Amino acid sequence: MVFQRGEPCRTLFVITAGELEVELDDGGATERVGAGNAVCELGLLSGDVPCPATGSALFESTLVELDGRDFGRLVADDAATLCGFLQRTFSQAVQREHVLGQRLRMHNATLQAALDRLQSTAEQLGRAEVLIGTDELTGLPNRRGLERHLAELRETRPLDGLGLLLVDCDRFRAVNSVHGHAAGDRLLQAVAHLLVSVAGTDDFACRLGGDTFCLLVSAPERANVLAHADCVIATVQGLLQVPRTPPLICPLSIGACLIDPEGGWRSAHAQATEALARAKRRGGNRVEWADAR
Ligand SMILES: Nc1nc2c(ncn2[C@@H]2O[C@H](COP(=O)(O)OP(=O)(O)OP(=O)(O)O)[C@@H](O)[C@H]2O)c(=O)[nH]1
Repeated sequence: MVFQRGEPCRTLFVITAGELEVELDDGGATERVGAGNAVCELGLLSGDVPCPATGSALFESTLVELDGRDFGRLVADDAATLCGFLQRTFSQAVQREHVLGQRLRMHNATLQAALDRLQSTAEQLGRAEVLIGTDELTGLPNRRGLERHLAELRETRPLDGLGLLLVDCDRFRAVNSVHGHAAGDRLLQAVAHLLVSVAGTDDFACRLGGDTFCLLVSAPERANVLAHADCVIATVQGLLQVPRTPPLICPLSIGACLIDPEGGWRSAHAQATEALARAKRRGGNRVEWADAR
């Protein structure tokens, strides 16, 4: 070993015979320096700096060591020779920088490609998440989509000033058995469209499963919630006036309530379920209300 990385760089080595292997500090790259060349000149020029490389003689080599004083003498006595040989070593240093620069650019390109891949994977995951939360038949959010919506709502405010309509088709089983499953599917799509048209921009319609839907409406009071429910029932009544086979729509039952922020979603859902069951018991095609317990 002739010199080691990190040691103070106070000597210029001129190789007069043999060869040095210089390990650079850029991740293990090595370079061979043969007779007629010098190493560590930058240390002498730039002062007391740590050596950036480790140098070892590969086989028997002859080196002339010049310290700061010798270097000064050489500058005074033989500036032309010194210049020539510094020129050579500088151009080698520049070449080395060039190679390092190329390698860095390659690393950057690889990193950028990895980042691009990460971004597109994140986008795919985002799209998959939307799909998982969407009901395929109606395009409405499903139960999972509702849970996500509720979680987002809770992040910004308590479930305050919201009404819940639990909407269920009446005797829907008969539509399937008389007119076929495809007709039943179209009817469910029509119910979804109807709920979306009644929903305002802050409201949220979703399909909970089967022939049951839910509409969350921004409504401070019972009257506002009921207005939405009545609008749904009245629209269905209107559509039922148009005779269609298979039917375009079927009567709906609605259980309605205001969401009590303290009870949260679970308690509101239980209230609306109770009201919906009452609407069914009373023959369907109606709205029933449930107050918070
Ligand atoms: N076409 C179709 N039918 C479905 C779908 N999902 C569930 N169903 C059917 O919807 C029906 C729902 O059952 P119920 O709610 O008990 O039937 P209902 O006749 O509406 O009974 P009531 O609510 O008491 O009036 C079942 O027959 C299911 O097979 C679907 O995606 N498409």
